Amino acid sequence: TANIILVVAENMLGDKKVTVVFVLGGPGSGKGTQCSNIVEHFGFTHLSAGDLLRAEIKSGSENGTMIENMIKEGKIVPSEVTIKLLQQAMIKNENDKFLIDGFPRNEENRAAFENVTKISPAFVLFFNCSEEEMERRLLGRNEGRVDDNIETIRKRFKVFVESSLPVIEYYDAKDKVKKVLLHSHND
Ligand SMILES: Nc1ncnc2c1ncn2[C@@H]1O[C@H](COP(=O)(O)OP(=O)(O)O)[C@@H](O)[C@H]1O
Ligand SMILES: O=c1ccn([C@@H]2O[C@H](COP(=O)(O)OP(=O)(O)O)[C@@H](O)[C@H]2O)c(=O)[nH]1
Ligand SMILES: [Mg+2]
Repeated sequence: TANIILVVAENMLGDKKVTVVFVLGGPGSGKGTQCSNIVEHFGFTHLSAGDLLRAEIKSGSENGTMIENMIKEGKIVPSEVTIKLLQQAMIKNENDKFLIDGFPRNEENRAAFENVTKISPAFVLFFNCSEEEMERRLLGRNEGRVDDNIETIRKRFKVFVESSLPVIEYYDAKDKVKKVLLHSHND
């Protein structure tokens, strides 16, 4: 008789076993800046969900106009769009360690990512920063972004508190959150 071995593969992407760290925090909290520092020292590949969405707009894809309108309004783009971009980027890259920056942004993003990819994060880095400081940074960012204006910034802060903080609370309840406070009061 044959021995049947059932292998339950976790965190598999195709035939690659991956380590994922989610990097979360409010708009302008310094996610992108610190991801660049982490990449230099720890061999991760940085995937910014926002950058992938902006590249999708530029590429002239059929979803481009919808994505751009949602970003202008500070709204969260449908999960399937963002998850597909993240999945493609991870498959394309030879690395097996990824910092996913700015995703998941709501509970639906989080659950859909886990269901579709079967990947759960090793841990979550949470950049905690005051709205006053984040607003100052976003207004000074100068990257020509359509969403770095005071009207959209206010909407993004509201979406962060109402939709994104619950994701951090979800992982906090699993002891997966490492909280980072990264500014002094006089910077
Ligand atoms: N610790 C910090 N102190 C002061 N300015 C910062 C700090 N970290 C990032 N910044 C600046 O704040 C702006 C937002 O940072 P960024 O990394 O793009 O944030 P996020 O990706 O979370 O939106 C950028 O202009 C960046 O140079
Ligand atoms: O998973 C994501 C990541 C980003 N965005 C959209 O892209 C914008 C910019 O995100 P990014 O992380 O680049 O910027 P941040 O607001 O953190 O500075 C957000 O406000 C959303 O509209 C989204 O819908 N889903
Ligand atoms: Mg960013």
